[in-house]
Amino acid sequence: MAKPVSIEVWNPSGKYRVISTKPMPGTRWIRLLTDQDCRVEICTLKNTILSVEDILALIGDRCDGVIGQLTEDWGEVLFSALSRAGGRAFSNMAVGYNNVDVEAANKYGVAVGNTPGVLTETTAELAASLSLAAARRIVEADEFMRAGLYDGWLPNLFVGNLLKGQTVGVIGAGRIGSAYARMMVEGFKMNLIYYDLYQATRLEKFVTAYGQFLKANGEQPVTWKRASSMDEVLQEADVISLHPILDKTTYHLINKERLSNMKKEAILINCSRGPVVDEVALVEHLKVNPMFRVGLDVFEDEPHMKPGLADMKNAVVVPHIASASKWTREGMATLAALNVLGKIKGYPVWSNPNNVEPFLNENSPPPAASPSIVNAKAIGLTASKL
Ligand SMILES: NC(=O)c1ccc[n+]([C@@H]2O[C@H](COP(=O)([O-])OP(=O)(O)OC[C@H]3O[C@@H](n4cnc5c(N)ncnc54)[C@H](O)[C@@H]3O)[C@@H](O)[C@H]2O)c1
Ligand SMILES: O=C(O)[C@H](O)CO
Repeated sequence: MAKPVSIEVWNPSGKYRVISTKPMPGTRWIRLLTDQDCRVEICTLKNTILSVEDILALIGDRCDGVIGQLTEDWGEVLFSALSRAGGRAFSNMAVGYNNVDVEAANKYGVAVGNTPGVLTETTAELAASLSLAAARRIVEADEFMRAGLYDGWLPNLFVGNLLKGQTVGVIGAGRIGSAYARMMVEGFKMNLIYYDLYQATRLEKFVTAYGQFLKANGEQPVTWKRASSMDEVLQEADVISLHPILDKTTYHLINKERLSNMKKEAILINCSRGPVVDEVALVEHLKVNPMFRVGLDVFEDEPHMKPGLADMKNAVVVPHIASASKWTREGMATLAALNVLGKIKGYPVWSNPNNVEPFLNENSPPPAASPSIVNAKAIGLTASKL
């Protein structure tokens, strides 16, 4: 078993042993735990992705709770080890938890926390940034400048797509998908088409009201449509952004056939999870459709890209940084720590995981509740009455 060689300890005499598998931004999350009698151990091993063996060594013989990362494989092996060590609390420092086998956690009565809400706008802003970068060929143009190739303005130099009046398509109009849709509709006066299993009523009302505002001011109103199939979005939209969760229903949602249904000059953005897109099919599509552009924050085999992707001029690629604003990352750390603390202290679960603001206010103590536990019902946790 690999031994963790590097641990930072806070409040060594604390009663509850809480492990964070990575250093996380800010210090509030540490303070919130140490103030409540936790000994906090932060793994400072240099390898970016910890193996199951690394984490087993961290858990050891006694551990009350773990804050983990989306790069880790939280399944039967780790949950049984945590349970043997007396722990019943785990939280991902992420909203997505496709790296967690929730059934296995249920089996051992371990609470699984996640961090919704605090990263909604930050992630949507990155999706909007990638949309603009792809539409206006910003990365290609930047490389061109730095290579010293610019020798004067030309009518045909880096001509891209105008967004105003075009259609933005959103697949998965939940928290992040809806925030992104609002940015694109309001910021660039795009019409909206979306596909989700559920109706996005607030989003529809927003676009309707904004359309009325534009009309009252003598401008072309924006419109919305809820598509009855995903293919309708792919055929009609000029920019398509993917925001569903990753599960069996969304694996390779975008495949060779669906790519061929999209407009030849469409833009595809993925800030959800890599396996939502068949990346091999995407590389082929990019090769034969040079006007098709893509903006990717996530990849099928992270941290790797499929062969050929790095060579594609019509792809903008960034390393899974969509939630990487200081406020959001500190907030994610806080929510993850409070999920673990809440379970350790026997607090109830916050009744509305979409309203996490009360936990993020630095000037007042957080509510005595776990902000978001995804398997609360399955393991019989009660909801907060606050
Ligand atoms: N790139 C990043 O750094 C980053 C940051 C935050 C979140 N994410 C990813 O984004 C996902 C969404 O986050 P969220 O907070 O908006 O979650 P959410 O639950 O609010 O939204 C997900 C939406 O997807 C819809 N959906 C589920 N299955 C679908 C299907 N088969 N077809 C169409 N729609 C479907 C759901 O109905 C829901 O509205 C997370 O699960 C995570 O994987 C990535
Ligand atoms: O699911 C998440 O939260 C992201 O991928 C990291 O912010």
